[in-house]
Amino acid sequence: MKDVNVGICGLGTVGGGTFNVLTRNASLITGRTGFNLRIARVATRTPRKEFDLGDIPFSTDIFDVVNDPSVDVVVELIGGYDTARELVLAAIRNGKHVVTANKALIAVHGNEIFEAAAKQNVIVSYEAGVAGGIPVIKAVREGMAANRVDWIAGIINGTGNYILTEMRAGREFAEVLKEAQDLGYAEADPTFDVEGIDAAHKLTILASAGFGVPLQFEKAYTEGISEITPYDIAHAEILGYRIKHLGIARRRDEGIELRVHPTLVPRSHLIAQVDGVLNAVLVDGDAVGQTMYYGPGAGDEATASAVIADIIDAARSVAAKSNQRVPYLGFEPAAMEDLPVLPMEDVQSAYYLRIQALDRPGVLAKVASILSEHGINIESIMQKESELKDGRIPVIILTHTVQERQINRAIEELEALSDIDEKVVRIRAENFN
Ligand SMILES: NC(=O)C1=CN([C@@H]2O[C@H](COP(=O)(O)OP(=O)(O)OC[C@H]3O[C@@H](n4cnc5c(N)ncnc54)[C@H](O)[C@@H]3O)[C@@H](O)[C@H]2O)C=CC1
Ligand SMILES: N[C@@H](CC=O)C(=O)O
Ligand code: NA
Repeated sequence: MKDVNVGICGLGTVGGGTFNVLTRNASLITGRTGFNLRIARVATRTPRKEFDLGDIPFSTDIFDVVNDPSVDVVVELIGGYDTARELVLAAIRNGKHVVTANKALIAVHGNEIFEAAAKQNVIVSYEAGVAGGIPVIKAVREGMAANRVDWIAGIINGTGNYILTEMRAGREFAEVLKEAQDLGYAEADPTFDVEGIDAAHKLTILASAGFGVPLQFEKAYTEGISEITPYDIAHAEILGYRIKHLGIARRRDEGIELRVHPTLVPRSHLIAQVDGVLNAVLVDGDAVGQTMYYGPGAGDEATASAVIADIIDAARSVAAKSNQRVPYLGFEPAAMEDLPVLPMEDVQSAYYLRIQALDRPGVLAKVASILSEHGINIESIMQKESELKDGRIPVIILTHTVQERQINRAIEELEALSDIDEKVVRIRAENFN
């Protein structure tokens, strides 16, 4: 039986999970593929005693893996931008297929990496990088290949969803973040999780694979969950909504929306039920309609599941001595459309507004009049006498869908009123129509 040789770079959370699943399920994988996935070399900065490498060659220099002539598939699981980029480009130069879980690398350096890989005709795959163990890249790139994809929206950061879920149950942000780190869910720098950078990396990749546009991470709008308060979580619930951190990409005639931010979603929608480290991605195609992909977005073996599926695809190519591959971003390069990313002011959304107003007669009428002057219709309004504190009372408003430009102008005017002396809190809302 043929061996396909795999070299693993990085033996942390995902590397460790990959090693364990590859070892534990070796014969099952052989039964599915007809060849033997052999771990030919492992490299990581610090050796880990809990993994019994037996006679597998080990080094602390990851470049030993890409320079090992026996290695067919290089698996990059070190994370980060720079060294990972050098490593992957070196592997490609050496004619090796590459599997990575590194969405930061693909979102930022993917255009360059795919161009280099195309010249060598090697596979570079990244399923584990987007929504962890959920095979969503396979679904969008291959399963939905017949469709024009119109929009994609998803919970695509496990750490953030874990934090929002636990906050809803009354727990503190900082305590839950520490727990997510201990469980191996968070990025090396957890601000990537809580400030939406990680979700923007993943959304950038999803939008490219769905719409056939180049990767444009630098143009994505990114807002995290660090400003979300228990008060807003509770009041969204009263209005029939749940706050989720979403990545949203929408194709419009003028360009694409590419945005990551906390979002009110109807509590009755399936996506509102997605809790903890789970992720879910909604993809709308013109032929199939709305589809949803759901499962663990982070964690050692859950992520390893996607890494190994990619290794198997690359290994099939090695075993068959074939040069056939699915286009990196689902479209042939000549068919990619360089659609502009629309400015946030052009985005269309509904909004949740929390206005801290002085308890004076006529304030509500002034607020309603400013919104109306800007063409903003109110879906619901809530003010509770019991919340009067220090002479101020919160007014909660849910608007109909408008352009972000209209809301920005209205908020400027609201904040200029003498009856309002705090910043207006604004959270976008989606109904997925
Ligand atoms: N943890 C998770 O649930 C998920 C992580 N990812 C991605 O997978 C990648 C790895 O993440 P984790 O396993 O969580 O990180 P980790 O920090 O647990 O593991 C990284 C490993 O690589 C080693 N390493 C880093 N730089 C190195 C270098 N220059 N030379 C030698 N060894 C080096 C580290 O010593 C460590 O053992 C990242 O790109 C991450 O974004 C993707 C999906 C889920
Ligand atoms: N830190 C990421 C890991 C997976 O991509 C997350 O929490 O989703
Ligand atoms: Na995935």
